Order: sequence, then C-alpha cells, then structure tokens
Amino acid sequence: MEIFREFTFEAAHRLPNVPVGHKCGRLHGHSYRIQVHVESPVDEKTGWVMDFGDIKRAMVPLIETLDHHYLNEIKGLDNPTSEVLVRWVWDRLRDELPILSALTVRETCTSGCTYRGD
Ligand SMILES: Nc1nc2c(c(=O)[nH]1)N=C([C@H](O)[C@H](O)COP(=O)(O)OP(=O)(O)OP(=O)(O)O)CN2
Ligand SMILES: [Zn+2]
Repeated sequence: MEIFREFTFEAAHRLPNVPVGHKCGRLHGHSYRIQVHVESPVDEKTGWVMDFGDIKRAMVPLIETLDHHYLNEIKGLDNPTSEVLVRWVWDRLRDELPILSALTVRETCTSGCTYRGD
C-alpha cells in the first residue's frame, strides 16, 4: 500500500536558462508543496505502512534548507525547475526513506512534477 505526507515551503527562484523575456527568468516566488509517497505492505501489528511522523522527521532538514531561501543559491539548484528540485529532494531523502516510491512537487495550484526515481 502507498501512503503520503504533504509538506509546504516558501521560496524564491529564477530560471536562468529560459529564453530572453520569459517571465520565469525574473526573480519570483512560490508556495511550494511536496508530497512524499512511501510504499510497502501494511504491517499486521501496527496497521500502518510506516509512521507519518517518521516521514516528517526525514523531511524536516530538507524543508529547513529550502524554506524562505533563494533556491538558485543552494548547491545543486542553480537551475531550480520543478524537475531539478524533485530529483534534488529524492537524492537526499532516499537513504532516509528506503521505501520512498514517489515525490510530487507543485510550484503553483496548477503546475507540478512527479518523480519515481527513474
Ligand atoms: N517544465 C517546467 N516548466 C516550467 C517550470 C518548471 O519548473 N518546469 N517553471 C516555471 C516557472 O517557475 C513558473 O513560475 C511557473 O509556471 P506557470 O505554471 O507557467 O505559472 P503561472 O501560475 O504563472 O501560470 P499562468 O497560467 O501563466 O498564470 C515555468 N515553466
Ligand atoms: Zn517559478
């Protein structure tokens, strides 16, 4: 079974590689949302895949690195598209959460990116 927990953070960014005049080349910010999905059989005794609190504990250091920061200044995020950001989070979370199955990053209510490690 797959469960998820959602996190939010606020951050500024600009996309340095977009065509001249593209709005995303200008400094702007988003209220990002990240869904962290984990998948494994439901444990018979606990009745859960894993404690939601343990997902939170794994994510907190990453959220602290991202929240209210200028993403372009963070190592590995010099071109902070949703696609780059979702891989950046995956690479830092996978060791803490071996049953990580998917990550969805939303920049806006209508735009986002899902990564399953492939
Ligand atoms: N594939 C991607 N395309 C875009 C990304 C991205 O990370 N990956 N990022 C952006 C910008 O960051 C932009 O701020 C968000 O894009 P968009 O959905 O266009 O935002 P709007 O809310 O302004 O959408 P409108 O429908 O134009 O109001 C752009 N593209
Ligand atoms: Zn943006």
